[in-house]
Amino acid sequence: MYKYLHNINTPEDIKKLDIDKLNILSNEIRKFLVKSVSNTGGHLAPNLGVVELTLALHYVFDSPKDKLIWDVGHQSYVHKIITGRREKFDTLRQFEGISGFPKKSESIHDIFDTGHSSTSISVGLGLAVARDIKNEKSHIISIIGDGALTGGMAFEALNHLGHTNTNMIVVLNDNEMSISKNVGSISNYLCNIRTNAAYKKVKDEIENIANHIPKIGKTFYETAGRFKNSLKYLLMPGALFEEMGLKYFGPIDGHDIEELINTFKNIKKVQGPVLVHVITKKGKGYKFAEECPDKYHGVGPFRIDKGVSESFIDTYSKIAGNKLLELAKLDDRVVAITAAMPSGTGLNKFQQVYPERFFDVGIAESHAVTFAAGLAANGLRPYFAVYSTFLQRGYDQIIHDACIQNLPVTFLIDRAGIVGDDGETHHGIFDLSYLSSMPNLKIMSPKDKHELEKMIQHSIKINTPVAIRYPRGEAISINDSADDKDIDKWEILNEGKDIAIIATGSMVKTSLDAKDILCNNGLNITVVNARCIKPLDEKLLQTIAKSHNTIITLEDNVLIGGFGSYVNSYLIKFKFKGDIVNMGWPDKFIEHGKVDILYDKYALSAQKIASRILDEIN
Ligand SMILES: Cc1ncc(C[n+]2csc(CCOP(=O)(O)OP(=O)(O)O)c2C)c(N)n1
Ligand SMILES: CC(=O)[C@@H](O)[C@H](O)COP(=O)(O)O
Ligand SMILES: [Mg+2]
Repeated sequence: MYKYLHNINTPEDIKKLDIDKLNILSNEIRKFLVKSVSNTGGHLAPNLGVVELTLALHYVFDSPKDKLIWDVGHQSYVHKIITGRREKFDTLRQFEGISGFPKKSESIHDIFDTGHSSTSISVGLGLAVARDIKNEKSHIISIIGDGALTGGMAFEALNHLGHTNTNMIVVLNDNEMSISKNVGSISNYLCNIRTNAAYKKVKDEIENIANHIPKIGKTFYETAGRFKNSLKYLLMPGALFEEMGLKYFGPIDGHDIEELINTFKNIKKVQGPVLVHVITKKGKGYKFAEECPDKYHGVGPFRIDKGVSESFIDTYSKIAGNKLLELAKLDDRVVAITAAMPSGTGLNKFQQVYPERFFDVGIAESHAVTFAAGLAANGLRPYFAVYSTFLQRGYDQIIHDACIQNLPVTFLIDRAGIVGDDGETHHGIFDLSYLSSMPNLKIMSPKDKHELEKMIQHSIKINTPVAIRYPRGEAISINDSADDKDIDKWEILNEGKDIAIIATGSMVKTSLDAKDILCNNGLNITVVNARCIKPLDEKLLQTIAKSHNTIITLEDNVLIGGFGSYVNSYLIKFKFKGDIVNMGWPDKFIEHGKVDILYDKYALSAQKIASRILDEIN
């Protein structure tokens, strides 16, 4: 089936191939990617877009001596295929299989673990400065997408990099896409460079001059010095980066492997910080992905001949997005914010209905929080829908800009709890720990879709910061008994004796299942749904403490600083004399794998919880 791919096990193997063979290999890799990811799921479109780019980088540079850092890292599959992991690709993102992101523990060619966006230039600069201090010799190459470039960290790093004269290469992989269409002024600027005839004309003129310069490696602008003070200079592609202190090369065709190799061979000789602007097509080579790259950004298993089928399951994201839209129809103060994830957070319908009240700020969660605070400070009711793990980027802004001033910002925290395939960098298991320490912030978590809708409804009546956290995946229905006024009160779902489980959010269903298992073992336990995590429902907690001798807390969050810690401190104050058991994630980073496997491995499945309780009493 493959003429060359089967012999590719190290970067050395591709250095032996000529351009024609490399082009054949590119096609083989694309075929391999589509086939493999159609079975396992994964980030298909981003990787189809970087086949030639990755081959050229490994062809010209010498990994791992030369260091490649992949921003976000979701586009590192080709890199993994080239560096000896082709034969493990059927384990991609599976439990105990290879990760969907670079992992130092997986390969010496994975220089730095990534997963969150916009870190690669900071990492690269750190590696480069350390190299210089240690008098080492190596090339440092950060590969960052146009979406990741909208992340503030990337500009903090460019600001620093441009101020140094350290040798470092930034490869900007520009495919006009973030997960959805890329947004913002930087994206527009890049678009102009790609398409503006004036840029093209000026670039050709300069290239013409440059071609007469005997010594290669001069940048366009060294040869175009006389343009410097003319309008033309501003039209130069990359003037923004040149003004920031980086030598700009591009835009070049990110699918022309010969041009890529020649460019990188020249770039190796250039001193100081360099930015190479590469134009690629996200999803290239698989027509379904080419026609709809955002749908193939991250996919589950699919049929190659049919593509990804439309999903009609009601996810918590969809429920939240629809409820917010309903709220917006009744209250024109309601506005919605996303950080480059409109579809992932269920806001795409809101975007269609109220484009003027919808804001995609790019991959800029810190800015999103403070932007929301600004909106609230001027009378609006902003809702920031964001994955728990990415909200970590806005920690200080939540305290400093929303909570201290007690502004009515509502955080719709999606993917709260373990997320599965994406692993350590994406599990949303820290938000209860970092949020519950913030004064003025009300934190709620629904046991099912009905409570999620009611909590969002309830939030509009609260004129102070609110966080509502809910899990990834299909929304369940347990009961629709809560009425709006009690939606922030705890709920006794089963009256037992001696032992009470007080659970939050998605762990309520798990508690009910554990209760059923224990019932079959002759043990009737109390199950409490802690809808409001902060403030605690002290009245009901006291009632439970007075009538039970064991209290178990259960949460889809790390134990340290989580819901259980908060309950413990109250019970100590209340001088509770019984036993307390806190169940949640341990103090470690949880690996990737299907969530059921992870819950079971860490004794957070219903079966394991029931067994732990039986062990406790025997
Ligand atoms: C801090 C953070 N926010 C959001 C995300 C989710 N995310 C993953 S990839 C991506 C888009 C990246 O776009 P780009 O860098 O252009 O890469 P492409 O997929 O186009 O290759 C986003 C928003 C993330 N990984 N990290
Ligand atoms: C790479 C990245 O950060 C996103 O693509 C993330 O993987 C999306 O997660 P969901 O699949 O839960 O939307
Ligand atoms: Mg992109």
